[in-house]
Amino acid sequence: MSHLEKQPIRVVVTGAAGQIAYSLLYIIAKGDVFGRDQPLILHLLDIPPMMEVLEGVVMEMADCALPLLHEVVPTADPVVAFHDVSAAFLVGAMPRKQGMERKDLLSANVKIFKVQGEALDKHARKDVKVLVVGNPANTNAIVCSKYAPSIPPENFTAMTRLDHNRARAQIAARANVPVACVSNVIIWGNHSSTQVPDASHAKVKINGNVVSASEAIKDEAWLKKQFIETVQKRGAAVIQARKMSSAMSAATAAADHMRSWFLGTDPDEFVSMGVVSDGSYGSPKGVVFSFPVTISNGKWKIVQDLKIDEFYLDMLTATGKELEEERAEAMAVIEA
Ligand SMILES: NC(=O)c1ccc[n+]([C@@H]2O[C@H](COP(=O)([O-])OP(=O)(O)OC[C@H]3O[C@@H](n4cnc5c(N)ncnc54)[C@H](O)[C@@H]3O)[C@@H](O)[C@H]2O)c1
Ligand SMILES: O=C(O)CC[C@H](O)C(=O)O
Repeated sequence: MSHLEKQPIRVVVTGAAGQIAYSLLYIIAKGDVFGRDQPLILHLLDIPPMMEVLEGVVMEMADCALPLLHEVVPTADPVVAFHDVSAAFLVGAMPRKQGMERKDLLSANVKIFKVQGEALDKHARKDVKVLVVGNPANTNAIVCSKYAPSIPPENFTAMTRLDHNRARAQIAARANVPVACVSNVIIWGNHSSTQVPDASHAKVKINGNVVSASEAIKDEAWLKKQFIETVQKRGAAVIQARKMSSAMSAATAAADHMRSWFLGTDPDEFVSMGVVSDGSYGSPKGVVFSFPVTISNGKWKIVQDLKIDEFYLDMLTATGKELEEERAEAMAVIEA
């Protein structure tokens, strides 16, 4: 079917005048997320002081002359932004700068997600797929879902795909293979430094054979220490070097997350996604916890029955505990 025959879908990106959106909008608009035959109407939400900057982004999008992009709706009004959307990239939030703690971010950002949850509840399609990128992403996703009771909780997800991609890149470099040869890494838990990057089920394609990461790397100590720490601290390392938080890689991961959700995972592939916990793997029920998931027909499913090496168990408990604490702090901020 050519793109002229499909009906356009409405997609909102919040924080549309910011740095992640500047990379993300182009990736979406050229068809890399929803398919090369899926026309789009892009809704761009930012706050009133950013409307002039946003106008510049709109000009640039027009100047890209992209065939799938039927319309662009820039706005500072959540009612307009969330009207009838099928997909929502919730990027708009303050990023952590050098010297800031995660706590500073939580109190500044969670209120945004209450307002946007309410707007999604009233104005979005009931099957809208929501990806929260703005930090603290897992906890913001819980807040958003709580204030959008008419939309199923499984439609609210948080981004750990960037950590997943970082883990793949580290393993590929160590095994000296292209990154496309590495799959099935797992990020458990929170998108924070307590996350648990786990390569024990990862697959590496070497000289035409698929082997485990342990077999490909032959350095268990590296997999259990440097690998984990590098992935856990990568966001902070990027801030330290760029003096700004990751943007190009974050946009790519957001696109990867939503593409997997809409178009499905490959056979035998799983990806990491922050989703509402059903208690799998001993995680606290009801928090948005990153799990390995497979996706088909637009529905994610937590991969079950993976054997978890004892080495990871305390770390899984700690990241779950952090998510429970963050949820309590977020509710205290909102209800204050
Ligand atoms: N989950 C992840 O892996 C991941 C990775 C990188 C960054 N992030 C987070 O993404 C968020 C955005 O990062 P950035 O670098 O694009 O920041 P940025 O400051 O460049 O852009 C954020 C934009 O959001 C807008 N904004 C603020 N409040 C808003 C609201 N209520 N409604 C709509 N827009 C609003 C701002 O005006 C700004 O234009 C940050 O919270 C950052 O920490 C998450
Ligand atoms: O604020 C941070 O420590 C990380 C910012 C961002 O979420 C990332 O992972 O690059």
